Amino acid sequence: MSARTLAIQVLARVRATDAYLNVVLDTMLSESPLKDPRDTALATELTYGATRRQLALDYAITRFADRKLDSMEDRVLAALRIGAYQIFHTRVPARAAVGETVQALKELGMSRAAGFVNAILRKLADLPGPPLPPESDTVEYLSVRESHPKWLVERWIRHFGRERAEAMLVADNQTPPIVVRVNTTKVTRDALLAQLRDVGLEVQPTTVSPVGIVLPPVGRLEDVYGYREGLWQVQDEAAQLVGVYGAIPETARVLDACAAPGGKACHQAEGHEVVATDLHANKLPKIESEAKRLGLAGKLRAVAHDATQPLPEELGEFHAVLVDAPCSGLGTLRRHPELRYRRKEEDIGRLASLQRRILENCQEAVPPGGLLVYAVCTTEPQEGQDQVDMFLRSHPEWTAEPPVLPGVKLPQSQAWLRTLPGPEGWDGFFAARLRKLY
Ligand SMILES: C[S@@+](CC[C@H](N)C(=O)[O-])C[C@H]1O[C@@H](n2cnc3c(N)ncnc32)[C@H](O)[C@@H]1O
Repeated sequence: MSARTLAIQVLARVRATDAYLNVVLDTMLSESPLKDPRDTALATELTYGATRRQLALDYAITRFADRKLDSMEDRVLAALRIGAYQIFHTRVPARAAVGETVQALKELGMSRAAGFVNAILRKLADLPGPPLPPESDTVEYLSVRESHPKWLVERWIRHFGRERAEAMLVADNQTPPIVVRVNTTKVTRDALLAQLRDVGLEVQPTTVSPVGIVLPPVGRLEDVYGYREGLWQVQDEAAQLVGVYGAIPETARVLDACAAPGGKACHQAEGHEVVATDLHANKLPKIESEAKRLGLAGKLRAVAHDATQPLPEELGEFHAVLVDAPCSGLGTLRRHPELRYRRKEEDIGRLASLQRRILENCQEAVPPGGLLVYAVCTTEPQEGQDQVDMFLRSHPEWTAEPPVLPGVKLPQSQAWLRTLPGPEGWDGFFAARLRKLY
Protein backbone atom coordinates (compact mmCIF):
# COMPACT_ATOMS: atom_id res chain seq x y z
CA MET A 1 0.00 0.00 0.00
CA SER A 2 1.22 3.54 -0.75
CA ALA A 3 1.13 6.54 1.61
CA ARG A 4 -1.62 8.17 -0.49
CA THR A 5 -3.79 5.03 -0.64
CA LEU A 6 -3.61 4.75 3.12
CA ALA A 7 -4.27 8.48 3.58
CA ILE A 8 -7.41 8.29 1.41
CA GLN A 9 -8.71 5.35 3.41
CA VAL A 10 -8.00 7.07 6.73
CA LEU A 11 -9.89 10.25 5.78
CA ALA A 12 -12.75 8.20 4.33
CA ARG A 13 -13.09 6.20 7.55
CA VAL A 14 -12.94 9.31 9.74
CA ARG A 15 -15.75 10.85 7.67
CA ALA A 16 -17.84 7.67 7.59
CA THR A 17 -17.59 6.84 11.30
CA ASP A 18 -17.11 10.26 12.93
CA ALA A 19 -14.03 8.79 14.62
CA TYR A 20 -10.96 10.71 15.77
CA LEU A 21 -8.29 11.16 13.12
CA ASN A 22 -5.40 10.16 15.41
CA VAL A 23 -7.17 6.94 16.44
CA VAL A 24 -8.04 5.91 12.86
CA LEU A 25 -4.56 6.75 11.58
CA ASP A 26 -2.84 4.75 14.35
CA THR A 27 -5.18 1.79 13.85
CA MET A 28 -4.72 1.70 10.08
CA LEU A 29 -0.96 2.11 10.34
CA SER A 30 -0.80 -0.87 12.70
CA GLU A 31 -3.18 -2.94 10.51
CA SER A 32 -1.25 -2.16 7.30
CA PRO A 33 2.20 -0.84 8.26
CA LEU A 34 3.99 1.07 5.49
CA LYS A 35 7.47 -0.30 4.84
CA ASP A 36 9.33 2.98 4.57
CA PRO A 37 9.16 5.37 7.59
CA ARG A 38 9.07 8.25 5.08
CA ASP A 39 5.75 6.90 3.78
CA THR A 40 4.39 6.84 7.31
CA ALA A 41 5.48 10.47 7.73
CA LEU A 42 3.84 11.38 4.39
CA ALA A 43 0.54 9.64 5.27
CA THR A 44 0.54 11.50 8.60
CA GLU A 45 1.22 14.87 6.98
CA LEU A 46 -1.42 14.33 4.27
CA THR A 47 -4.17 13.26 6.66
CA TYR A 48 -3.47 15.92 9.30
CA GLY A 49 -2.79 18.64 6.73
CA ALA A 50 -5.88 17.90 4.62
CA THR A 51 -8.03 17.86 7.77
CA ARG A 52 -6.58 21.11 9.14
CA ARG A 53 -7.15 22.79 5.76
CA GLN A 54 -10.41 20.99 4.96
CA LEU A 55 -12.72 23.99 4.93
CA ALA A 56 -10.44 25.93 2.56
CA LEU A 57 -9.87 22.86 0.35
CA ASP A 58 -13.62 22.28 0.11
CA TYR A 59 -14.09 25.93 -0.81
CA ALA A 60 -11.73 25.38 -3.75
CA ILE A 61 -13.11 21.98 -4.77
CA THR A 62 -16.70 23.28 -4.74
CA ARG A 63 -15.79 25.78 -7.45
CA PHE A 64 -15.13 23.04 -9.97
CA ALA A 65 -17.30 20.13 -8.83
CA ASP A 66 -20.62 19.63 -10.59
CA ARG A 67 -22.12 17.89 -7.53
CA LYS A 68 -22.41 18.61 -3.85
CA LEU A 69 -19.52 17.49 -1.63
CA ASP A 70 -21.99 15.91 0.81
CA SER A 71 -23.20 13.52 -1.89
CA MET A 72 -19.71 12.29 -2.84
CA GLU A 73 -18.47 8.84 -1.93
CA ASP A 74 -16.11 9.04 1.10
CA ARG A 75 -12.99 7.92 -0.77
CA VAL A 76 -13.65 10.27 -3.70
CA LEU A 77 -13.93 13.30 -1.44
CA ALA A 78 -10.89 12.12 0.56
CA ALA A 79 -8.83 11.87 -2.65
CA LEU A 80 -9.92 15.36 -3.73
CA ARG A 81 -8.93 16.82 -0.36
CA ILE A 82 -5.60 15.02 -0.28
CA GLY A 83 -4.82 16.02 -3.86
CA ALA A 84 -5.80 19.66 -3.26
CA TYR A 85 -3.78 19.76 -0.02
CA GLN A 86 -0.65 18.65 -1.86
CA ILE A 87 -1.22 21.18 -4.65
CA PHE A 88 -1.65 24.17 -2.33
CA HIS A 89 0.35 23.31 0.76
CA THR A 90 3.25 20.99 -0.02
CA ARG A 91 6.35 21.01 -2.17
CA VAL A 92 5.09 18.02 -4.17
CA PRO A 93 5.04 19.25 -7.81
CA ALA A 94 1.41 19.79 -8.90
CA ARG A 95 1.61 17.28 -11.74
CA ALA A 96 2.86 14.54 -9.38
CA ALA A 97 0.27 15.47 -6.75
CA VAL A 98 -2.52 14.96 -9.29
CA GLY A 99 -1.03 11.84 -10.91
CA GLU A 100 -0.14 10.02 -7.68
CA THR A 101 -3.48 10.79 -6.04
CA VAL A 102 -5.45 9.54 -9.04
CA GLN A 103 -3.24 6.43 -9.14
CA ALA A 104 -3.96 5.78 -5.44
CA LEU A 105 -7.68 5.95 -6.13
CA LYS A 106 -7.28 3.41 -8.93
CA GLU A 107 -5.38 1.09 -6.57
CA LEU A 108 -8.45 1.21 -4.35
CA GLY A 109 -10.56 -0.09 -7.24
CA MET A 110 -12.12 3.33 -7.87
CA SER A 111 -11.13 3.65 -11.55
CA ARG A 112 -14.56 5.00 -12.49
CA ALA A 113 -14.14 8.02 -10.20
CA ALA A 114 -10.55 8.60 -11.29
CA GLY A 115 -11.49 10.75 -14.31
CA PHE A 116 -13.70 13.02 -12.23
CA VAL A 117 -11.02 13.51 -9.56
CA ASN A 118 -8.32 14.00 -12.19
CA ALA A 119 -10.33 16.74 -13.93
CA ILE A 120 -10.95 18.72 -10.74
CA LEU A 121 -7.41 18.39 -9.43
CA ARG A 122 -5.98 19.55 -12.76
CA LYS A 123 -8.13 22.67 -12.62
CA LEU A 124 -6.95 23.35 -9.07
CA ALA A 125 -3.34 22.85 -10.14
CA ASP A 126 -3.78 25.62 -12.74
CA LEU A 127 -4.74 28.17 -10.08
CA PRO A 128 -2.08 30.56 -8.75
CA GLY A 129 -3.06 29.65 -5.16
CA PRO A 130 -6.01 28.57 -3.05
CA PRO A 131 -9.10 30.66 -3.87
CA LEU A 132 -10.27 33.00 -1.08
CA PRO A 133 -13.32 35.18 -0.46
CA PRO A 134 -12.86 38.98 -0.51
CA GLU A 135 -10.90 40.41 2.42
CA SER A 136 -13.65 42.98 3.04
CA ASP A 137 -15.63 40.32 4.92
CA THR A 138 -13.06 39.66 7.65
CA VAL A 139 -14.84 36.73 9.28
CA GLU A 140 -15.60 34.89 6.04
CA TYR A 141 -12.09 35.59 4.74
CA LEU A 142 -10.29 34.31 7.87
CA SER A 143 -12.71 31.40 8.15
CA VAL A 144 -11.76 30.15 4.68
CA ARG A 145 -8.09 31.16 4.74
CA GLU A 146 -7.43 29.44 8.07
CA SER A 147 -10.13 26.75 7.79
CA HIS A 148 -12.14 27.39 10.95
CA PRO A 149 -15.94 27.67 11.19
CA LYS A 150 -17.26 31.21 11.07
CA TRP A 151 -18.80 31.08 14.55
CA LEU A 152 -15.40 30.32 16.06
CA VAL A 153 -13.62 33.07 14.12
CA GLU A 154 -16.28 35.55 15.25
CA ARG A 155 -16.05 34.39 18.83
CA TRP A 156 -12.26 34.60 19.00
CA ILE A 157 -12.22 38.08 17.45
CA ARG A 158 -14.82 39.14 20.03
CA HIS A 159 -12.88 37.68 22.97
CA PHE A 160 -9.27 38.28 21.98
CA GLY A 161 -9.25 40.99 19.27
CA ARG A 162 -8.44 40.55 15.60
CA GLU A 163 -4.66 40.27 15.96
CA ARG A 164 -4.65 37.53 18.62
CA ALA A 165 -7.55 35.69 16.99
CA GLU A 166 -5.66 35.58 13.70
CA ALA A 167 -2.53 34.28 15.46
CA MET A 168 -4.63 31.55 17.10
CA LEU A 169 -6.16 30.50 13.78
CA VAL A 170 -2.74 30.37 12.14
CA ALA A 171 -1.25 28.39 15.07
CA ASP A 172 -3.99 25.75 14.81
CA ASN A 173 -2.73 24.90 11.34
CA GLN A 174 0.84 24.22 12.46
CA THR A 175 2.18 20.80 13.35
CA PRO A 176 2.71 20.89 17.13
CA PRO A 177 6.22 20.20 18.44
CA ILE A 178 6.70 16.98 20.39
CA VAL A 179 7.12 18.05 24.00
CA VAL A 180 7.86 15.71 26.88
CA ARG A 181 7.85 16.16 30.64
CA VAL A 182 10.91 14.88 32.46
CA ASN A 183 10.15 12.22 35.07
CA THR A 184 11.93 13.99 37.91
CA THR A 185 11.82 10.90 40.13
CA LYS A 186 14.36 9.32 37.77
CA VAL A 187 16.42 12.07 36.18
CA THR A 188 16.94 15.83 36.12
CA ARG A 189 16.09 17.87 33.03
CA ASP A 190 19.75 18.83 32.49
CA ALA A 191 20.88 15.21 32.69
CA LEU A 192 18.15 14.01 30.30
CA LEU A 193 18.92 16.83 27.84
CA ALA A 194 22.56 15.68 27.83
CA GLN A 195 21.60 12.00 27.40
CA LEU A 196 19.25 12.79 24.49
CA ARG A 197 21.95 14.89 22.83
CA ASP A 198 24.42 12.02 23.30
CA VAL A 199 22.17 9.80 21.19
CA GLY A 200 22.14 12.44 18.46
CA LEU A 201 18.82 14.19 19.09
CA GLU A 202 18.62 17.98 18.76
CA VAL A 203 16.58 18.71 21.87
CA GLN A 204 15.78 22.01 23.58
CA PRO A 205 14.48 22.83 27.04
CA THR A 206 10.98 24.35 27.05
CA THR A 207 11.02 28.09 27.64
CA VAL A 208 8.61 28.36 30.58
CA SER A 209 7.99 24.90 32.01
CA PRO A 210 10.99 23.92 34.17
CA VAL A 211 10.42 20.22 33.42
CA GLY A 212 9.86 20.16 29.65
CA ILE A 213 11.99 19.15 26.68
CA VAL A 214 11.14 19.77 23.02
CA LEU A 215 12.07 16.83 20.79
CA PRO A 216 12.83 17.11 17.08
CA PRO A 217 10.51 15.24 14.67
CA VAL A 218 11.06 11.55 15.40
CA GLY A 219 9.53 8.32 14.09
CA ARG A 220 7.95 6.06 16.69
CA LEU A 221 8.09 7.68 20.13
CA GLU A 222 8.44 4.25 21.71
CA ASP A 223 11.86 3.96 20.04
CA VAL A 224 13.18 7.25 21.42
CA TYR A 225 15.82 7.07 24.15
CA GLY A 226 14.34 6.93 27.65
CA TYR A 227 10.81 5.84 26.69
CA ARG A 228 11.12 2.27 27.92
CA GLU A 229 13.04 3.36 30.99
CA GLY A 230 10.21 5.80 31.83
CA LEU A 231 12.44 8.88 31.86
CA TRP A 232 9.76 11.07 30.25
CA GLN A 233 6.12 11.32 29.31
CA VAL A 234 4.65 13.17 26.33
CA GLN A 235 2.86 16.29 27.55
CA ASP A 236 2.40 19.71 25.99
CA GLU A 237 4.20 22.57 27.73
CA ALA A 238 0.92 24.29 28.70
CA ALA A 239 -0.37 21.05 30.29
CA GLN A 240 2.90 20.75 32.24
CA LEU A 241 2.39 24.29 33.49
CA VAL A 242 -0.95 23.30 35.05
CA GLY A 243 0.93 20.85 37.30
CA VAL A 244 3.66 23.37 38.08
CA TYR A 245 1.13 26.14 38.74
CA GLY A 246 -0.90 23.88 41.04
CA ALA A 247 2.12 23.85 43.40
CA ILE A 248 0.45 21.24 45.60
CA PRO A 249 2.49 20.75 48.80
CA GLU A 250 4.69 17.64 48.85
CA THR A 251 2.87 15.84 51.65
CA ALA A 252 -0.61 16.22 50.15
CA ARG A 253 -2.74 13.24 49.12
CA VAL A 254 -4.21 14.21 45.74
CA LEU A 255 -7.43 13.32 43.92
CA ASP A 256 -7.31 13.78 40.14
CA ALA A 257 -11.04 13.71 39.44
CA CYS A 258 -10.99 13.62 35.59
CA ALA A 259 -7.73 11.84 35.04
CA ALA A 260 -7.60 9.96 31.72
CA PRO A 261 -5.33 9.57 29.81
CA GLY A 262 -3.23 10.38 32.86
CA GLY A 263 -0.67 13.05 31.96
CA LYS A 264 -1.43 15.29 34.91
CA ALA A 265 -2.07 12.39 37.30
CA CYS A 266 1.39 10.96 36.57
CA HIS A 267 2.91 14.43 36.95
CA GLN A 268 1.32 14.69 40.41
CA ALA A 269 2.38 11.13 41.28
CA GLU A 270 6.01 12.21 40.92
CA GLY A 271 5.57 13.99 44.26
CA HIS A 272 2.33 12.76 45.80
CA GLU A 273 0.09 9.83 46.49
CA VAL A 274 -2.61 10.12 43.82
CA VAL A 275 -6.05 8.62 43.29
CA ALA A 276 -6.90 9.07 39.60
CA THR A 277 -10.59 8.76 38.76
CA ASP A 278 -12.37 8.96 35.42
CA LEU A 279 -15.94 8.39 34.32
CA HIS A 280 -14.86 5.87 31.70
CA ALA A 281 -13.49 2.63 33.13
CA ASN A 282 -12.08 1.68 29.71
CA LYS A 283 -9.66 4.63 29.95
CA LEU A 284 -8.10 3.47 33.24
CA PRO A 285 -5.65 0.87 31.82
CA LYS A 286 -3.88 3.64 29.87
CA ILE A 287 -3.36 5.65 33.09
CA GLU A 288 -2.12 2.52 34.87
CA SER A 289 0.26 1.47 32.12
CA GLU A 290 1.78 4.95 31.91
CA ALA A 291 2.23 5.05 35.71
CA LYS A 292 3.90 1.64 35.52
CA ARG A 293 6.24 2.65 32.70
CA LEU A 294 7.25 5.74 34.68
CA GLY A 295 7.87 3.70 37.86
CA LEU A 296 5.00 5.50 39.61
CA ALA A 297 2.54 2.60 39.96
CA GLY A 298 3.04 2.46 43.75
CA LYS A 299 1.98 6.11 44.04
CA LEU A 300 -1.11 6.05 41.81
CA ARG A 301 -4.39 4.18 42.01
CA ALA A 302 -6.90 4.45 39.12
CA VAL A 303 -10.63 4.09 39.87
CA ALA A 304 -13.78 4.55 37.77
CA HIS A 305 -15.97 7.30 39.22
CA ASP A 306 -18.35 9.99 38.02
CA ALA A 307 -17.03 13.32 39.31
CA THR A 308 -20.55 14.76 39.53
CA GLN A 309 -21.33 12.20 42.26
CA PRO A 310 -20.12 12.08 45.89
CA LEU A 311 -16.80 10.29 46.33
CA PRO A 312 -16.97 6.75 47.73
CA GLU A 313 -15.69 6.83 51.32
CA GLU A 314 -13.28 3.99 50.67
CA LEU A 315 -11.14 6.37 48.57
CA GLY A 316 -10.17 8.15 51.79
CA GLU A 317 -9.43 11.81 52.52
CA PHE A 318 -7.63 14.23 50.22
CA HIS A 319 -5.71 17.44 50.86
CA ALA A 320 -5.92 18.63 47.28
CA VAL A 321 -8.13 17.96 44.26
CA LEU A 322 -7.29 18.47 40.60
CA VAL A 323 -10.27 18.98 38.29
CA ASP A 324 -9.00 18.88 34.70
CA ALA A 325 -12.55 19.04 33.46
CA PRO A 326 -14.08 17.75 30.24
CA CYS A 327 -14.26 20.82 27.98
CA SER A 328 -14.72 21.99 24.41
CA GLY A 329 -10.99 21.37 23.74
CA LEU A 330 -10.75 24.53 21.65
CA GLY A 331 -7.20 25.11 22.92
CA THR A 332 -5.96 21.92 21.27
CA LEU A 333 -7.30 22.18 17.71
CA ARG A 334 -3.87 21.69 16.11
CA ARG A 335 -3.72 18.22 17.70
CA HIS A 336 -7.33 17.29 16.95
CA PRO A 337 -7.92 19.00 13.61
CA GLU A 338 -11.34 17.39 12.98
CA LEU A 339 -12.71 18.86 16.23
CA ARG A 340 -13.13 22.38 14.81
CA TYR A 341 -15.73 21.13 12.31
CA ARG A 342 -17.56 18.92 14.81
CA ARG A 343 -17.80 21.30 17.72
CA LYS A 344 -20.95 23.41 17.80
CA GLU A 345 -21.19 26.73 19.60
CA GLU A 346 -23.95 25.31 21.83
CA ASP A 347 -21.47 22.70 23.17
CA ILE A 348 -19.70 25.42 25.13
CA GLY A 349 -22.71 26.18 27.36
CA ARG A 350 -23.52 22.48 27.77
CA LEU A 351 -19.96 21.69 28.85
CA ALA A 352 -19.84 24.72 31.15
CA SER A 353 -22.88 23.29 33.01
CA LEU A 354 -21.19 19.91 33.37
CA GLN A 355 -17.99 21.61 34.62
CA ARG A 356 -20.05 23.53 37.15
CA ARG A 357 -21.58 20.31 38.48
CA ILE A 358 -18.17 18.64 38.71
CA LEU A 359 -16.66 21.65 40.48
CA GLU A 360 -19.55 21.84 42.96
CA ASN A 361 -19.23 18.16 43.78
CA CYS A 362 -15.43 18.05 43.99
CA GLN A 363 -15.13 21.07 46.26
CA GLU A 364 -16.88 18.96 48.90
CA ALA A 365 -13.89 16.60 48.95
CA VAL A 366 -11.45 19.38 49.92
CA PRO A 367 -10.92 20.00 53.66
CA PRO A 368 -10.57 23.55 55.05
CA GLY A 369 -7.08 24.79 54.18
CA GLY A 370 -6.90 22.46 51.16
CA LEU A 371 -6.45 23.25 47.47
CA LEU A 372 -8.50 22.71 44.33
CA VAL A 373 -6.82 23.22 40.97
CA TYR A 374 -9.35 23.71 38.19
CA ALA A 375 -8.12 23.40 34.60
CA VAL A 376 -9.55 23.25 31.08
CA CYS A 377 -7.79 22.93 27.71
CA THR A 378 -9.94 25.53 26.03
CA THR A 379 -9.71 29.15 25.01
CA GLU A 380 -13.26 29.95 26.14
CA PRO A 381 -13.74 32.25 29.17
CA GLN A 382 -17.18 30.70 29.75
CA GLU A 383 -15.47 27.42 30.65
CA GLY A 384 -12.49 29.05 32.39
CA GLN A 385 -12.36 32.42 34.04
CA ASP A 386 -16.14 33.06 34.05
CA GLN A 387 -16.71 29.60 35.50
CA VAL A 388 -14.31 30.25 38.37
CA ASP A 389 -15.64 33.78 38.97
CA MET A 390 -19.12 32.34 39.30
CA PHE A 391 -17.87 29.62 41.67
CA LEU A 392 -16.10 32.15 43.91
CA ARG A 393 -19.15 34.42 43.99
CA SER A 394 -21.31 31.61 45.33
CA HIS A 395 -18.62 30.19 47.67
CA PRO A 396 -17.25 32.80 50.08
CA GLU A 397 -15.29 30.02 51.81
CA TRP A 398 -13.05 29.75 48.73
CA THR A 399 -10.45 32.16 47.38
CA ALA A 400 -8.14 32.25 44.37
CA GLU A 401 -4.55 32.00 45.52
CA PRO A 402 -1.86 32.14 42.84
CA PRO A 403 1.29 30.25 43.82
CA VAL A 404 4.62 31.77 44.72
CA LEU A 405 7.11 29.96 42.53
CA PRO A 406 10.58 31.43 42.77
CA GLY A 407 12.37 31.20 39.43
CA VAL A 408 9.31 30.21 37.37
CA LYS A 409 7.76 32.99 35.31
CA LEU A 410 4.27 31.79 34.48
CA PRO A 411 2.09 33.35 31.77
CA GLN A 412 -0.49 34.67 34.12
CA SER A 413 -3.17 37.26 33.97
CA GLN A 414 -4.14 38.31 37.48
CA ALA A 415 -4.81 35.22 39.56
CA TRP A 416 -5.09 32.72 36.71
CA LEU A 417 -2.81 30.73 34.51
CA ARG A 418 -3.81 31.25 30.91
CA THR A 419 -2.10 30.18 27.71
CA LEU A 420 -3.49 30.74 24.22
CA PRO A 421 -2.56 29.08 20.93
CA GLY A 422 -0.21 31.35 19.03
CA PRO A 423 3.46 32.01 18.34
CA GLU A 424 4.38 30.71 21.82
CA GLY A 425 3.83 27.23 20.38
CA TRP A 426 1.70 25.77 23.16
CA ASP A 427 -1.89 24.63 23.63
CA GLY A 428 -4.60 26.90 25.03
CA PHE A 429 -5.20 26.24 28.72
CA PHE A 430 -6.83 27.93 31.66
CA ALA A 431 -6.10 27.03 35.28
CA ALA A 432 -7.09 28.46 38.63
CA ARG A 433 -5.61 27.57 42.01
CA LEU A 434 -8.29 27.81 44.68
CA ARG A 435 -7.95 27.49 48.44
CA LYS A 436 -10.73 26.53 50.83
CA LEU A 437 -10.47 28.97 53.71
CA TYR A 438 -12.94 27.37 56.12
C1 LIG B 1 -9.45 16.96 29.76
S1 LIG B 1 -9.59 15.26 29.98
C2 LIG B 1 -8.44 14.96 31.27
C3 LIG B 1 -6.99 14.90 30.83
C4 LIG B 1 -6.06 14.38 31.91
N1 LIG B 1 -6.20 15.12 33.13
C5 LIG B 1 -4.62 14.42 31.48
O1 LIG B 1 -3.88 15.33 31.83
O2 LIG B 1 -4.19 13.47 30.80
C6 LIG B 1 -11.11 15.09 30.75
C7 LIG B 1 -11.45 13.69 31.20
O3 LIG B 1 -12.66 13.77 31.96
C8 LIG B 1 -13.35 12.56 31.80
N2 LIG B 1 -14.75 12.80 32.22
C9 LIG B 1 -15.80 13.27 31.50
N3 LIG B 1 -16.89 13.37 32.27
C10 LIG B 1 -16.51 12.96 33.51
C11 LIG B 1 -17.21 12.81 34.74
N4 LIG B 1 -18.51 13.12 34.85
N5 LIG B 1 -16.53 12.33 35.79
C12 LIG B 1 -15.22 12.00 35.69
N6 LIG B 1 -14.52 12.12 34.55
C13 LIG B 1 -15.16 12.60 33.48
C14 LIG B 1 -13.16 12.21 30.35
O4 LIG B 1 -13.30 10.81 30.18
C15 LIG B 1 -11.73 12.70 30.09
O5 LIG B 1 -10.84 11.64 30.18
